[in-house]
This record gives sequence, structure tokens and C-alpha cells, in this order.
Amino acid sequence: MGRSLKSPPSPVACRTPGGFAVSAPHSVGPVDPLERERAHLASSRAALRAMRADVEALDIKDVTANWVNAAVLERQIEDRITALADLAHTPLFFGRLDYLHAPGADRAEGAEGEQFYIGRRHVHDADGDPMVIDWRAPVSQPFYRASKKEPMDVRLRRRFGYTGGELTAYEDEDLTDAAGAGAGTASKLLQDEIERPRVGPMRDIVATIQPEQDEIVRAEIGGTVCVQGAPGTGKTAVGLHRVAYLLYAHRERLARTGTLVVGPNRSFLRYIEQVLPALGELNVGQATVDDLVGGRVDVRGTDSAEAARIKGDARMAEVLRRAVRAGVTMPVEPVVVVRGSRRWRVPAHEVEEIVRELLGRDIRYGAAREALPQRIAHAVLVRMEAAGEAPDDRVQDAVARNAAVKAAVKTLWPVVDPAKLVLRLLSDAAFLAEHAEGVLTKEEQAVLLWAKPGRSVKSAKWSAADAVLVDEAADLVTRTPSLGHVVLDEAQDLSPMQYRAVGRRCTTGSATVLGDIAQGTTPWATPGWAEALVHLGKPDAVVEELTQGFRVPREVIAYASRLLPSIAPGLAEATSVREAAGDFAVREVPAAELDAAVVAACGAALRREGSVGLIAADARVPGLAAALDGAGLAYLAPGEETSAEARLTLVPASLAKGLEYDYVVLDEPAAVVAGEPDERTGLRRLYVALTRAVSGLTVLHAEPLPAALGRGRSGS
Ligand SMILES: Nc1ncnc2c1ncn2[C@@H]1O[C@H](COP(=O)(O)OP(=O)(O)OP(=O)(O)O)[C@@H](O)[C@H]1O
Repeated sequence: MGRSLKSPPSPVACRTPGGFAVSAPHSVGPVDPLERERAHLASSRAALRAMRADVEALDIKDVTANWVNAAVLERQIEDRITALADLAHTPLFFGRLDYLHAPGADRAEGAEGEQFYIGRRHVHDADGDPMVIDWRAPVSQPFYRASKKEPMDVRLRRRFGYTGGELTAYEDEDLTDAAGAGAGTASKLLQDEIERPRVGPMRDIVATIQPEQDEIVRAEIGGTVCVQGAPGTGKTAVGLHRVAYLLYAHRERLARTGTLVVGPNRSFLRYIEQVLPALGELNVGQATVDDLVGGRVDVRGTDSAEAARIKGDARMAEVLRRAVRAGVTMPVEPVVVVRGSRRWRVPAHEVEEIVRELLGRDIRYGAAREALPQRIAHAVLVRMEAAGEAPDDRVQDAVARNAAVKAAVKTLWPVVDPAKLVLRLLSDAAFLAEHAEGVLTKEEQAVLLWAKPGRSVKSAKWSAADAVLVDEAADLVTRTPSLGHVVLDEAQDLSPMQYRAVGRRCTTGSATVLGDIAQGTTPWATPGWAEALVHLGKPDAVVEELTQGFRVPREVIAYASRLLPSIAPGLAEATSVREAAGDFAVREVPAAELDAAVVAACGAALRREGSVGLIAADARVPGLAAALDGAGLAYLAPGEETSAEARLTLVPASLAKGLEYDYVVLDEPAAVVAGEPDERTGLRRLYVALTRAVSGLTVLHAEPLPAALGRGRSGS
């Protein structure tokens, strides 16, 4: 027997790390182990309150010399106070490890074991002895990784169960019992946690991270990790916990360089935005790729699928590189600098040499432009020295600022405005042809050109893909600063040019790339991970695969997986760790009754516990909204927080990615497929829609189901 719920008292003396005595309210140690654990919870919470009170009592008046420092310190204190909040419904600890020996101590005979409570954050008592250990600390790692086969010096792993903030159960695993290795190891508490109905935004999974997930979470900061995973395998959860882990392990470095989570759209970001604060991490940026590149032009236009595909192609980087440097010209006359009564002349061929040398170097266009006047000034200085003068560096600076030098630089190496440059490329056929020669075909160039040439940067109808081009051009001029770590979620949808945009934001840092090729729904998507990682600038990244599904019930994932041969032939079907088979029905109804049937199915789902998502082709959303209104059923938009009162969300299929609902009603699959420019993309969109359900899925259709789904099942 590996596990037991509410087991008899543990034979290990109930001693907490650092010797903090667990005591009952009346100083007599409780005998019931559950009572003992509750007592430890109560004292830990008291200790946390004391920690918070200590911070609140800090008086910084005397320690800060100026108001800037004071403001920074005050902000840090406020953050710390927020991080030290005792949230009634967030358990302070969720596990306990009883080590055979004190970690780090010599494993000499007689070395004492030690007990650690594992929680979301570190809590210590008045003497500074730990009462709860942060889940990210090295000592906590065996909680996620230890097994009977590899116990990692742990004797006992205990998981705690909570009901409404109250500690109500625990479950023990004796890891020294090697005989039971591999035997039924399913944890009841873990299973309950996985199957808990979902309401509200995404939550952390810190109590139940699985070993293969933990390996990704704790991977070294230096390397980029790419995770391919079927729907619901925890990619997003893993990415968010990885940021939290890295911030713990490399706090100073990342506080300096910054971290960022990139997601597909605003509703998705709203859905995940509370996970990191719940883990105590308040300073992680969140953005879509459009946000990242959106600062320079207003995006108001759209592209045809074909234009977007070409604009997203990595060959565009070469076109832009050529175009940016196109203005550089070779001198035809010397640069003559007049200082006092003397004239210094740098002949054209020498200036040309300088220009050519700068063109050949791997530096940004803007940096080279800054270097050019200094180089010309240097050539002047060499002449001054030859003439017996002894100029110092101030003279060199003065010469570099001389009007003749400035004028030469202006002609030889003109300023490039990235947005104006892209505007010209997309408006001026000859200019585009000149720089796309041998890179893009004539037909491709024709697709790129705007039907109505843009008159100015302000008035042009920039598309999202154009903004990426402008961002690339801007980076060719001035290097984009790099962050310390970037998590890129739903990465399968990015174009090569978008990968480059994200990649330049982590050139000196690392990235976690998360996605599922089968869920790629953009015509410009990069076909595979190896290629994507090259565009990101991280060709050596390790690609890991997650296959254990935590969201979708077994029957539902099997049904959705019928699409895999058509949409991603190489990928394996996900397994489901959910024990409940799930409610699953596919029903055909007459076309005239479809809306009413959908509304009725939503009503039925609302009678159950948890959130309900009605997913439909974007074009069907207004009609269904009217039908819901007509029936008096209130509904939310995706990303709006579901609550006990507002549990139904009307989700356009284009926004379903990454989200999940307890019960999903899926309207008319054929319309979801038809909403996309080609069948494969349509089927992938359908695959996303079919894999959002946690407990049950009802598919309603009037049109025939797409053939790829058809095998076997109908009307069940
Ligand atoms: N170890 C775990 N313990 C409990 N729940 C988990 C675990 N891993 C993932 N989950 C839950 O499974 C659900 C799916 O996770 P997540 O959204 O991260 O998956 P995903 O792989 O990003 O899915 P998709 O491909 O659809 O975007 C979430 O509710 C998440 O909390």
C-alpha cells in the first residue's frame, strides 16, 4: 500500500524545521496527526502575519538620502506587503517532506532527518527558522520528483487537502517501500485537484506539478526550452511556473533584465494574469506579439492571407536589410575641415574606405552612423599629427561635430526612419523590386504592394504584419534591448518574422516556447519547431514533449484526436489523466432548431457546477448572442472573469485558444471549419474548439459533420 488518506500518526517525531514546536492552542501537543498539522498551519499563519507586521512597521524616513530612493524603497515595501498577504482560500502549505537525513548534512549514520512543509512562499518564525519552505527551493524539489525508485533521501511525502481554506485531509506516501515501486501510485488528492470544477481565471498548479512538468519548470536559465504538447497538457501552466521559478532562482539578474509572458490575445492574457501574482510574482510583463511591435505605427488595416504569409516570411528580413542600407552612398568628393587658419582634407577614396569598412561590419545601421563622423575625424587627426600638431580627444570630438563632417555623414549615411522605409517598400514598386530582386518573385512583390500607396506613416493603413516589418527595420537601425527571459505561449501561430521579433527581445536572455503544431491556425505559421527555433535565434533549444492531458476527458480527447491525421499527421494523441469519462454528446438537429437547441444545451450545462463555454464560428456569434438574449441567459465575453453568478461565456472560435470551461457547448462544427481560409486551418480551429472542455462537451450540428470527424460516432 503506497498511499493512505488520513493515515494513523506518523512514526516520525512531529518536529518542524528549526525545531519550531507544533503546539495546540492550550500548549498540549495534539495527538491526532490532522490536528497537529492544523496547529502547524495556525502557527505558520501567525508567523506570516508577524512577518507582514514587521514590514508594515518599517520606518524608512531615516535610511533614505533622497526622494527617488525613498519612492523605490516604498514601492518595494508595498510589493512585499502584498506578497505577504495571507489569502484565506490559498493554503499556506500543501505538502510535507520527511527527509531521512538533514539535507546537506553528511549522510553519516545517525544523521537526523528533517521535516519541511512546502508552500507557495517562505514563512519563518520570530527566530528566523523556516516554518514553510518555498516550493521553488532546492529542498522542495523531491516533493515533485521523488519516487519509490528514486526517493531522493525522502522517507515520507505528505499531501494536504483543503476545503474552503480549512485543512481537512492528508495523504501519505512511504517512499522507502521500494517493493511497492511502480504499483498503483494514483493520488486521490491529486486526482480531486485535477477534476475540480473550473470557475474564474486560471489558477496555479503548484501543489500538483508532475515530474515531467517539473523538469521543464526547473530547467536551467541559460538554455531555451521548447515544449510541444497536446491540448491541456499544462503548457501554459508550466510556462508560468517556470517564470516564477526563474525569478526565485535568479532574482537579482532578472529584476535587472526583466521577464515577459507573450500570449495570443488580450482575453487569453486576462485569463492567465492572476497566476503569477498568486505565486508572489508581481513584476512580470504580459503582452501579445502585436503589443510588442505596435509602438511605431497604428494598426488599422488587414492583409489577405497570401500577403500576410509573404510579409511573415523570413525572406522579408533580407529585403529589409538591403533596403535599410540602400541609402548609403560612396563619396565623390573629399571632406574638407577648416580649423582656424588651416584646412584638412580627407580624400574621397579614404572616406570610401571608411564607409565600406563600416558596411562590412556586423553592427547596427544607427551605430555605424554614429561611428562614421568619429572615423572621419580620426583621419583628420592623423593628418594634424603628421603636420606636427598634438590634438587630443577633445579635438577629435570637435572635428566630428564640424559642419563639413556632419554634412558628409548626412549624404553618405542618411538617417533611416523605419516606418517610412517600410511605407516606401510597400508603396513604391521600383524600390521594392530593387531590394527584393532574387529574394521574392515578381508575383510575390505584386501581392505585397498596397493597392492604394500609403501617403504618410500616419495615414497609411498598417496591418499587424506590417508592424512586424517596421519592428524588424527598427532593429536593423538600433538594437532592441534584450530581456532576461521570455515565455512565448501558443507559439505555433507565429510567422517567422514574428519569431524574429520575439527573439530579438531575448538575444542575451533565454526563452520558453510553448505550443502545439496541431493547433496552428494561421496561414503564415512556421511548419515545425526546429525551423521556428532558428527564426527565434535559439537553434540549440531543447524540444520536450508533454503528452499527459489534464483538461480534456478521455472520450472527448479521443473524439477530437480523429482530426490529427488530417491536421498534424506526426503527432501522437494525448492521454487523459482524468478518471471521470466525462459527459459527451454529438447531436444532429434540424437547421431551424439549431439556435434553440444550443440555448437549451447551455441552460442544461448551467444547471451543473462550474463554468460553461458556448463556442461557435465567429460568424455565428451575433445570431447566438441574440438567441441567448431572447432566452434571458446572461453571458460574458472571453477573458471576462466567470464567477458563481456569471458562468456562461460566448466564445468566438477564433478566441477559444488556450481557454477552458467545465462544460462546452460547441455549435455547428462545419461553420467553424468554413470560417477559415482553407480546410486544414479550419479543422485545426475545430480541434482547438473540441479540446476546451474539462467535464463535458455537447456538439450540436445541423449541417453534416466534417468528414474527418465522421468516422463512427453520431447521435450518441
Ligand atoms: N500538474 C497539474 N495538476 C493539476 N492541474 C494541471 C496540471 N497541469 C495542468 N493542469 C491543468 O490542466 C489545464 C490545462 O492546462 P494548460 O492550459 O496549461 O494546458 P495547455 O497545454 O496550455 O493547453 P492548450 O494547448 O489548450 O493551450 C489547466 O486547468 C491546468 O491548471
